[in-house]
Formats: sequence, C-alpha cells, structure tokens
Amino acid sequence: MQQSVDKEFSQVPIIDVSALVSGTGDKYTVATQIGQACRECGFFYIIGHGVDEGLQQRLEHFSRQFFEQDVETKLEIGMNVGGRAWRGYFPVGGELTSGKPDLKEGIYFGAELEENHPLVRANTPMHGRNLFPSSVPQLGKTVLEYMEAMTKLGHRLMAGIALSLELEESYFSDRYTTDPLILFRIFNYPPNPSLSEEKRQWGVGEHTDYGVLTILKQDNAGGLQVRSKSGWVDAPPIPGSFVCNIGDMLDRMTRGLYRSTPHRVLNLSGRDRLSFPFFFDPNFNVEVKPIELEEVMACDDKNERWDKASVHAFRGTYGNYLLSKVSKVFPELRQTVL
Ligand SMILES: O=C(O)CCC(=O)C(=O)O
Ligand SMILES: [Fe+2]
Repeated sequence: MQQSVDKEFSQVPIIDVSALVSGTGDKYTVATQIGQACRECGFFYIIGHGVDEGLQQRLEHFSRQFFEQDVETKLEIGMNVGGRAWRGYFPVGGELTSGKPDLKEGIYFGAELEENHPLVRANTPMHGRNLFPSSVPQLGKTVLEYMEAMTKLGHRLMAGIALSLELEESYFSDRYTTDPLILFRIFNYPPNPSLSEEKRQWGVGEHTDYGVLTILKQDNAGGLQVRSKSGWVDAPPIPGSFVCNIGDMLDRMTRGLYRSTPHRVLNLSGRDRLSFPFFFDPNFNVEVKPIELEEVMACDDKNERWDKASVHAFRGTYGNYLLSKVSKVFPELRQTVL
C-alpha cells in the first residue's frame, strides 16, 4: 500500500498526456505519472494536450490589447456590473490574497449561462452571463472557444486522475463534474516597481486553489513559484505546456494524499506578465466527500496547512466552501454574492 509521500521535489514534473487525451496509446502509464506528481508535488506540466496553438495565440493577443487600454475603458466591464455572476474586470489592487492587495489586474469569466438556465433562475452565485469588452470585440468569442477546449481537457485529466487512484475513469464525472463549475481568469501582472527584496510586491500572494483542478497557461515572463517542503521552486514557462495543479477539493477527497500545494507569483521580468488560469471545479451544489479507498482512508492529514485552515473539517457544498473563500478575496463583493 502506498502512503502519503513526504518526498521533496526540486522541480515540477512534465507529463506528456497525449495518450490520455487522444484515446490512443497507454493512458495507464500517463495516469501513473499523474498520480506520482499529485502525491509528491501537487503540480505538473502537461504537454501533448492537443489545445490549438492558434487559439492560444489569439487569446494572448486580444488579452494584451484589452489590458493596454486606459483603466476607464476597462472599467466599462467592471466587476460591480457583473453582480452575482461574479464576472468582469478588476483593476490593480482590487483583489486581495490573505488580506493584502495583489499586484495584478484581471478579468473574471465563467461558463456562459442563459437567464433561463436552472442555476441562474435559482439565483445561484457565480453563474450567469459573461461581461465581454466591446472595446476588443474578438476577445469574447476567443474566450468562449478557449473555455470549451479547456473544459474538454479538464474532463480528460480528471479521468486520468481517477485512473491514477485505480478508480473507474468516470469516478469524478459521475459524482462531481458532469456539470462542473467553470471559472476562467485572465490576469495581467505589471512589472514590479522595485527589485529590492523588502519592497517587492506579490503578483498573487501564497495561496492554494479551491476546486479540484487548475490548468494554467502562462506567457513567457515567468514568476510562478510552488512551495516544496524545503523552499520555493520556480515553475518557469515551458513552450507548448500548461501548468496543472490540484485544489483543496481533491486534497479533501483524498484526505491529503494528493496535495493542494501553495503557490504564488512574483513578476520580476520588468514587463507585463499575462496568465490564464482555468478552474475545473465540482458542481456548485454537491458535497465533496472522501473517496472510499483503503489508501485514502489510511491517510491522516496531520500536515499543518499554509493558512492553518483545514479543508477536511468544513461541512456543506462546494459552493458554500467557495463563497466563504471569495468573500475574503473581494470583500466589497460580499453583499452582492452572498
Ligand atoms: O498567474 C499565475 O501564474 C497563477 C495564478 C493563480 O495561482 C490563481 O489564479 O489561482
Ligand atoms: Fe492559484
């Protein structure tokens, strides 16, 4: 029986997932590699994912065009306009991590849901229509296309994660992600005004992600760092790859066997850094429970987390968990969202 691994990692592993994504080749070998990465690191790069390179270039191009505009134009789609759907633009300093403003601006998107969708009719927070900028008309269509490609990829990776635990491929989709909560963000991290260590500002401070799986596209500026037991490890850009990491809900389901690893961003490149985190999360209304596997039940997660909170202790749905976290990130949205 495999136990929770306490090994340290010195770099984030790279996994070719083409067999898993294309359905031809040995997906079990890929699953074994994913399992090892989730146990040891909580992070892994994927290559061979099949997401169209042209689509990614368009996404990056139109995103840059958006952020180059003045702040008034960007605020035409400000988050206050998005209301409960939790969509739109926030300016630099508008988002907090552990109570401190991040050195980044960004746009929040999610699955595009019509007014008559049951979850929107039920007034469920974080569900609804996107706010797309009329100032860069091509961005909206490109974002929708990208989210569709990433949702497909998310389903395949979750199948791989299920196989890595020797569960049936559909374990997560059957219980949590048939209708996943999809959140997608585009961030622009301005260059750090100061390179001196005391005055540096985090692009995003140390945190873990909330859901099951994050798939991140980053440009070539660099700055993402991942916490290992012996210190911070860089996750530099690798052309053609995405960075994947598992979130709190998979940590919870596996009782800490698969780690939701802290990470942060420091942009010291001297120029803007764009990143595109895509969050593939459990359905808002499901309760996330430990997986009934001997290997999981044998885990007793005694490791103290970065934020001293426990992902195992809370009761309720994924939506409850997410809302409790979000109200800390955007205090002014609390009234609108809760
Ligand atoms: O921008 C990045 O590289 C990471 C962003 C991130 O960690 C997040 O949005 O949760
Ligand atoms: Fe993150």
